Amino acid sequence: MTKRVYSASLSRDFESSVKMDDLSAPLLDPREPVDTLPLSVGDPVVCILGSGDFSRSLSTRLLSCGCRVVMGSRDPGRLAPDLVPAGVELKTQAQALEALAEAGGSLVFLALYPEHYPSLLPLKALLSGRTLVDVSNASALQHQGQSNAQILAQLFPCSSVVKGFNGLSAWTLLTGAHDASRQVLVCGDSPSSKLAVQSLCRRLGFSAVDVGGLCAARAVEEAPLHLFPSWRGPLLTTTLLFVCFYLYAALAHVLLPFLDRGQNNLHHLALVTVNQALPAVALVTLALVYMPGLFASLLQLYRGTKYRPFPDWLDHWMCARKQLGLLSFLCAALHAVYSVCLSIRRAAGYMILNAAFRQVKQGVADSWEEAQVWRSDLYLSSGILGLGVLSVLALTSLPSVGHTLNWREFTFVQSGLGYLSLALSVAHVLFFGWDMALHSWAYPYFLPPLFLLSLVLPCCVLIGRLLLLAPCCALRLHKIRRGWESSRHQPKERAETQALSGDVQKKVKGSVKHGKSLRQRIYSSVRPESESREWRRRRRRRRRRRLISLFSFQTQGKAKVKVVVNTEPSPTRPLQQHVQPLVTSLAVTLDWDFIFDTGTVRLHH
Ligand SMILES: NC(=O)C1=CN([C@@H]2O[C@H](COP(=O)(O)OP(=O)(O)OC[C@H]3O[C@@H](n4cnc5c(N)ncnc54)[C@H](OP(=O)(O)O)[C@@H]3O)[C@@H](O)[C@H]2O)C=CC1
Ligand SMILES: [Cu+2]
Repeated sequence: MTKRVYSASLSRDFESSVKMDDLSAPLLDPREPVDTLPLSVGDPVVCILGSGDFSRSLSTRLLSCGCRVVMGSRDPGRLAPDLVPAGVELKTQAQALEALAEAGGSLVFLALYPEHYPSLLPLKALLSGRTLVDVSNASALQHQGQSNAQILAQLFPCSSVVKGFNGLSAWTLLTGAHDASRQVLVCGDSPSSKLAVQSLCRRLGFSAVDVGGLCAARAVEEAPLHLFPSWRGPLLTTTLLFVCFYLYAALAHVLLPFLDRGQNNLHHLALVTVNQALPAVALVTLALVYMPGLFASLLQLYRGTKYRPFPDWLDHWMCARKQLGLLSFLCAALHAVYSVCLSIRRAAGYMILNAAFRQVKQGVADSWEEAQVWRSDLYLSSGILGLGVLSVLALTSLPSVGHTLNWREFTFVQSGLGYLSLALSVAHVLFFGWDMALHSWAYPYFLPPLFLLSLVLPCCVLIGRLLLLAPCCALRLHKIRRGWESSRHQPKERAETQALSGDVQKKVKGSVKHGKSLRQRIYSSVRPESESREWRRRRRRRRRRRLISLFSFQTQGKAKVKVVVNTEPSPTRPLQQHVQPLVTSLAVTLDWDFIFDTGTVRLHH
């Protein structure tokens, strides 16, 4: 009972607050928690126009949640009786809307394709004042133009249109929302209509998310059409890498030996070549996960600030790290399974038998090689450990696991363990290669072995990371990440006390006719002939102590130039008297504000 009373007052409050222009009103009523949005708001009578799949699934769900459903069809007699859920009142479209009006309901779901909306125009009077719920999806990704919901709102200006439910399939509606995460995005221009639809959503067991006005409808309509948008780049990169490595391995170990010596290695293509390409892809992709972070650090070090945005390509790359990491994990896991299967192949059995036979013929009793034993054990161990750590990374990148970690834990896992996994994988490949790279037979047809190629990028990343750990870089980076900026990025106001005369000269040069810099003009006009020697001497020492110094700064967005004349005792002392009128006349010529000052000028550099 209390809930009902509160719900009525809430909707009244809400409407009145929307009408109010007063922005000082709090967004949320602090007295009541938001989560008490009442379930009982929303009509118990709902009309659905259209009798297709969506309509029937929705009506089944509405009925099971205690609503009365009136279904409006163009031809109710055409539908097989067992197709309509028991309890649904099947009528013609006009009759259904009249029944809704009699029952005092206002919600009308349009379960039709948007191209058929104009066929409802004869029902305009009956639909007026009702809330039309547009459940349609976009037919293609367009990102522009009017949405179906906006077109519907234009067709029926006397009804209020709410977009929603389009993300749910007819199947989901039938089977029900098993997890609480089933979100229904809702948008519309009328707050009361939107509230009614949101309440119905909750009643059906879904969580409604208000995404704003009807102008957001296009995004809502297109949301179900996206096909893994964030995976496109990473998938393309991984596939390209795989194709390149596979073709390279096939060329070096299958095609060229066949063309050269007629050696038939074609059976390698099915398993061995795939297993040569997979680890290379896994390793390079893992390096690609950590490379953008390295670039970002280098860029911040170079710029001396973290407040300048990264270039677009780097931003996109950073956003693709999670997907690249998961794809690297997939390739590594596949490589592990392939490697286990290598020994159970028929070919492996034949090869062992042949080797044993050759050994017997040569009279060798014991083929044990200590170095090779170490090599294979270390190779396997580092590989297993690398894959294990990579699995932890993959697990923590799942939202449900990642959300249980705090920021520090997440960074430790994703960055610390990530680099550990990269280092272990590099070690795995190095143990695999052992001393192979030193032998000429490892370079058939002058092609370097695949493992060597796949090591280039990961080694660069690891070396780069180590360099960034050096105190000179690490300390500066730490400072930058805590908000420190190098002097060239400090706001202009602060630069008032810093000598920027060179900079000012450059700026002024553009505006002074005849291309002479301000300082040159001042010097040449005030230089008395008799003091020319002193001038020359002073010019030589100019870098250390200037006679005239210019400082630029900004106050209230206006550029100003401050001219400071050196007043140290010197033979050029009367100079100030010459300078002041000149600067004043220049101030008129140039569009700069000058402030004249005398004092001792010492340069900082
Ligand atoms: N099916 C799904 O899983 C989902 C569907 N949707 C949306 O729901 C809407 C309906 O989809 P769905 O139920 O699958 O489609 P159906 O083809 O199964 O049903 C469409 C219905 O529209 C009615 N209709 C009204 N006017 C016309 C007309 N002039 N010409 C043809 N049919 C008309 C018909 O009912 P009658 O003959 O009784 O008038 C027909 O049954 C679409 O906009 C779709 O985008 C959204 C999310 C999921
Ligand atoms: Cu391996």
